Amino acid sequence: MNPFAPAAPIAHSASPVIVALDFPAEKDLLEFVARLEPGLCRLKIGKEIFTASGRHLVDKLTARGFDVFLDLKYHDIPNTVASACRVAADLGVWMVDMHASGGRRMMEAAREAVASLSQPPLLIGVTVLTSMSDAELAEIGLNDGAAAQVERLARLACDSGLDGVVCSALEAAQLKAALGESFRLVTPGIRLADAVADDQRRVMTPSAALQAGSDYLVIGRPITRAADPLATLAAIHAELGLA
Ligand SMILES: O=c1ccn([C@@H]2O[C@H](COP(=O)(O)O)[C@@H](O)[C@H]2O)c(=O)[nH]1
Repeated sequence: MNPFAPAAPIAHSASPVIVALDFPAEKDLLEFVARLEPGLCRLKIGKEIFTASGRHLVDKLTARGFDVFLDLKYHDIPNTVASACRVAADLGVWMVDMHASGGRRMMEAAREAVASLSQPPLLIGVTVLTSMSDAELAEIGLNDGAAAQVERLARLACDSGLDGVVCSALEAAQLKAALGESFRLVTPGIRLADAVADDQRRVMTPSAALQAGSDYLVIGRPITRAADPLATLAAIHAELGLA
């Protein structure tokens, strides 16, 4: 169990924003997080900073009361992914993900691994990375286009007992219609109007994404690299009618 976990249940942020903390160094990340409050947003820890800092960083963020999305996109044999999800649950993370292309048995094993917990993390399947275009999918032998591949994997994730998927907001309306309101849609590839897309290919603005059915908006560089990150977050909340 996480010895730093708050004794009282944490108050979940009313904001759908999950800030992606893609920093190379823990010191810079913690300086950034010091300006945030758990009521303002949730936080995402990805491969870069987790490789550098590991579980103690997660402990520090959960101890401050933040909901943490551990975005390590597990993709391995069922036993390995199930065991990793169980360890993530013991860390006290709010959400953890795995590639849905790992298949039904892998996702079912992950669900089973956390089934006995009173407060299991949300288990989320990554469908098609938001950085990928239809042309890039064709290069790896997936010729149906992103929308069809996302729906195929989202249906499988849902059938396998997962709580939701990572997809682009471009597919959100289609997935809500196919899989229902309660199946959570976590959407990176969020960009403010007229902003650069960087390496993302399937993008939407915050308000369009929410309107399309996204439950959570994962936003990294547009906030973390802004001249005034807090003002940018406030502007996003204003665009969403949350200010
Ligand atoms: O399909 C995916 C899955 C995960 N991500 C992650 O989200 C953030 C997005 O950061 P930006 O700076 O806003 O582009 C990043 O941590 C990715 O690893 C994704 O973009 N797409």
